[in-house]
Amino acid sequence: MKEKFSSTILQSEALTKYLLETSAYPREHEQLKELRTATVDKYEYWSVMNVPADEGQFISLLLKVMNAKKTIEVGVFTGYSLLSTAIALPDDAKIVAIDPNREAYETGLPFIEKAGVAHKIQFIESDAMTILKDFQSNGEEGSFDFAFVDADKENYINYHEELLKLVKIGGVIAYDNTLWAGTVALSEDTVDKETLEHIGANRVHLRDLNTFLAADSRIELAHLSIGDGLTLCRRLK
Ligand SMILES: C[S@@+](CC[C@H](N)C(=O)[O-])C[C@H]1O[C@@H](n2cnc3c(N)ncnc32)[C@H](O)[C@@H]1O
Repeated sequence: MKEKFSSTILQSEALTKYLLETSAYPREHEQLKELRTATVDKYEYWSVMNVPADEGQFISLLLKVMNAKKTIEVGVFTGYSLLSTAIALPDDAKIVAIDPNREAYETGLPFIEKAGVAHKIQFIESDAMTILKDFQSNGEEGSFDFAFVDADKENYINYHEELLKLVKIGGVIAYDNTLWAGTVALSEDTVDKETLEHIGANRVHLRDLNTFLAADSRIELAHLSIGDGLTLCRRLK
């Protein structure tokens, strides 16, 4: 029998709903809730690109535990993970947020402003690779506490090389979607044609990334089954 993918990596849609409704939504910041709703209204299906509320809360808690002050975000969209980060960081923090899609960022901007955290954010409308290289030439090496990568999956391994230079030793790089709706575990000959078309090439890119990171001695790694899969890499050297 051909295998199908499910839109949740938890045991069931009901369990995902339970987790969100019991623990995440009751504690979701008002402007995050508004941003999420505005994204659904404008982008409909593509609103799934926002990280889910439970993942936003995990990132927020992690940043506080780390005492992070300077972070970088690759792939902003309407800014759910960005606003989660901006709310979590102290008032004098700095977040560099990179995305070529300014329109999506501007959809989320009113909620970022309403939350009173826009002054922490430097939004750069660009392809991320150019900026990551510029930052190295501008003496920003080893200066970031945390990086969150949620963009073009085919470039994750390339981003890893650049971010290992920008994030300080002991800092964390987080990669989103590393379980790709569970499809990283499916093999091509067992997946039906419709599923294969739907998941596209990213399944392969993410499998390559997962194998690469598992063998990378420059980092300590934790691969979490939260959201669509989140891999945390702590720089060791
Ligand atoms: C999954 S969405 C990000 C969602 C966001 N983290 C959130 O929680 O709302 C992916 C984003 O990556 C951006 N992107 C694609 N290629 C990129 C690149 N080369 N550099 C930077 N961002 C890129 C897209 O424009 C898109 O907005």
